[in-house]
Parts: sequence; structure tokens; C-alpha cells
Amino acid sequence: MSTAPRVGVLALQGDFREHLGVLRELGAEAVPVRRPDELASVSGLVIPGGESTVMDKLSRAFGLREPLLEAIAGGLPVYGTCAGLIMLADRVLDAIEGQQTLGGLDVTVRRNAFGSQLDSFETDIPMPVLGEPAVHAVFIRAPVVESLGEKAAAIGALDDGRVVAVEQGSLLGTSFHPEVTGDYRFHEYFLSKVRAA
Ligand SMILES: NC(=O)CC[C@H](N)C(=O)O
Repeated sequence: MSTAPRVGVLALQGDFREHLGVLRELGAEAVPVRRPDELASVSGLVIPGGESTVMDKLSRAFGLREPLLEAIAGGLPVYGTCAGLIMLADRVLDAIEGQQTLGGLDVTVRRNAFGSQLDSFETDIPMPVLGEPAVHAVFIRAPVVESLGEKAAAIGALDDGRVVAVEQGSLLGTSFHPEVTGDYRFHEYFLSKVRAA
């Protein structure tokens, strides 16, 4: 019998409680991560949606930036949603002055890419890695992946071709919020990476 994987959700800011709930529903031992020792105790990490500029500042204030960089470099499976995707991106457009990301995903993302007229919307996105049916995706002041480097792969795009889901080894990122839809295939996919790591 395999034991439940212990996974963390970065709990500095944003909708971390929703992710903790989903991961627990899927049978994982899910814990909030705010301190380096908590990060060291998990075998996977979700970076939730929220506000990437605030998460960036808080990660430095909490002494988590360096441990997070080391964990990502060391191959920890990490899944970033929305602001979490921004945190995982190597390059960011429309960042605020001084904003830093953790990086890891060889992509360029644009923050708040849908503008102020269309802050939030929902649509179905075919996602071959998850099979049928298409994923119902909820976007909230979301980023898009404007370009991908060689190491990253697009795994989901809008009808107009804009990439909103990416994967690179043990890293996974989505512009949208699977934790609010009741369709937990993305979290299951992430947990399969954790188990395989
Ligand atoms: N729902 C979200 O996570 C929004 C992301 C936010 N616009 C940012 O730049 O960080």
C-alpha cells in the first residue's frame, strides 16, 4: 500500500485554502507552507492564485525565496495557478518595478493579459494530457504565456492559440483556477508527478 504523498501549498497569500481542500479530497496529506522547515517537509508544492507582486514580497520577507529557488532547482514538483504560474515563469511582462519571480518554467508570461474590460471569464479548453472532456477553465485577472522557450511545452491553449497551460519536467502551470471548478484532474496530474518524483 502506498502512503499518501505529503504536499504543500504556499500559504503566504491568495486562495491557498481551496488548494488544500482539493488535495485533501484527493487523498494527499496537504499542509500550508509559510516557513523553510515546512517547505523542506513536502514532496510537492502548489503555488496558488492571488497577487504575484505580494507573493514575491512576502516570500522574501518570510525567508522563503532562497529555499524555494533551491527546491525548484532540485526538482521538487511544483504546480502554479495564475499568480503561481507568474511566480514560476522565467520572464514576466507587465511586472511592477522590482518584481521578481522564482522561475523554473522557460516561458514568458504577461500579467493581467486580458485587460480591464475582461477581468474574469470562463471557457472550455481541450487538454489532451488530461483526456476527455475539455477542462472548464475559470480565468481571474489571468496571465497568458506569450512565448515558450525550448524546454517548456504548451499543454493547453485558447481558441485563438494563446497558451494558458504549460509543463516542463516536474513543473506545471495554468493561467486558470482548477481549484474552483470541481474538476480536479489537474491536481491529480500534479499528484502523479509527485508520486513519480
Ligand atoms: N487570480 C490571480 O492569481 C491573478 C494574478 C494577478 N493578476 C497577478 O498578477 O499576480
